[in-house]
Amino acid sequence: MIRFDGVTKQYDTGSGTTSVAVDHLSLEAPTGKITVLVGPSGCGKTTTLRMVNRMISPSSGTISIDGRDTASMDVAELRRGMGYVIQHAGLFPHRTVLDNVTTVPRLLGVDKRSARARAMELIERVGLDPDLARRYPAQLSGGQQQRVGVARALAADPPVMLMDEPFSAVDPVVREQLQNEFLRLQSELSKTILFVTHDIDEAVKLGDQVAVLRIGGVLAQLATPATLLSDPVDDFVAGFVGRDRGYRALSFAAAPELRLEPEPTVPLGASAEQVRATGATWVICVGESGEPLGWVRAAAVTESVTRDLLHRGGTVASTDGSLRALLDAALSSPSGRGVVADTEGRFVGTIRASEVVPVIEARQAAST
Ligand SMILES: Nc1ncnc2c1ncn2[C@@H]1O[C@H](COP(=O)(O)OP(=O)(O)OP(=O)(O)O)[C@@H](O)[C@H]1O
Repeated sequence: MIRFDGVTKQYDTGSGTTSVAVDHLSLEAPTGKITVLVGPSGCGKTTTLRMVNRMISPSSGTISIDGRDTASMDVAELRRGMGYVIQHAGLFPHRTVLDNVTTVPRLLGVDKRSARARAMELIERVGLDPDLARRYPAQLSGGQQQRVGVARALAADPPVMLMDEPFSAVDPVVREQLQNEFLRLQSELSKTILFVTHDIDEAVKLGDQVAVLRIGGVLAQLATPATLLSDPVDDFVAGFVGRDRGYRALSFAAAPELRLEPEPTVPLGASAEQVRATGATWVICVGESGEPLGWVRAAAVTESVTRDLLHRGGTVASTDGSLRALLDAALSSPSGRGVVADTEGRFVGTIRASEVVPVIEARQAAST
């Protein structure tokens, strides 16, 4: 556990003046969990993170790791226990991907062969093609560089990871992939992670708990994502968390077992007669493994069901997904019936928004 106790950082701004970047910060980042620090630009997130590995020293207060005051630890020892990932990855430009990842273990005395073997394993684990290991950072995309940055930070297998906007420099699609991979990796590795971002959606998606900071480095709220969305402590947090919070909070409400409506399905290539025989206006088309491919309007099928006739707008909810996914599937479906698949991705039935809403209302009533 990383523990901040009344930590303050004042920067000397010249001619005898100081400014407070972090103000009496007290919080605990539990072992094996992701704690996200989020807040507007200049609220002291980076300063907070860098005080943990002592790149910046606090003006007052203490930061301890598993009960040991970091101020009394040897800096090299402290940093060995911490991976550090920054925006733009900060890779060594003149070293190959493989050499970037092996740098720290080699410094720690791991022999070359073992360090390389482990690096190759990590390169694959973060979702990179092993062939990229021989390339130089400039020969990689931004998203690939970030993955190398994560692999490099993990190479010495540190219990703690400090991550400063690691996914901010890539486009939204790559960013989402990186976030998903990161969550998958963390579910296997259970590191103690302090993660800085200015993006509340990223904070809510990744954090086991989220610390919202306001300008001046004051902690506004420390809570789980669900609580942050449903119960912001004040106008600042409510404003920062943003719109649609009621709807977004449904992401954290697991879908209950609901009675699903069975539906006739047709395979791709089904004839117009087969489609008409279902008697439905909109019919679900499924793939070879029973996975839903999309709705098809029966009247639009003149010969057979082809891919270009499929309506692509509808989302698919999973039986082990969230209430938000269920509601979204219903609202995005051209038939008004949300498509639900089982955990293997096979179509199991449909549900209407009017059946999901009472569940949401019942949950709300139970929690107040
Ligand atoms: N070396 C420094 N000297 C003086 N002031 C500093 C120094 N570093 C940071 N600051 C100030 O401290 C405050 C907090 O900065 P910090 O970089 O921690 O914020 P941040 O929340 O990470 O911001 P951003 O999201 O823009 O990266 C800012 O007002 C910044 O101008």
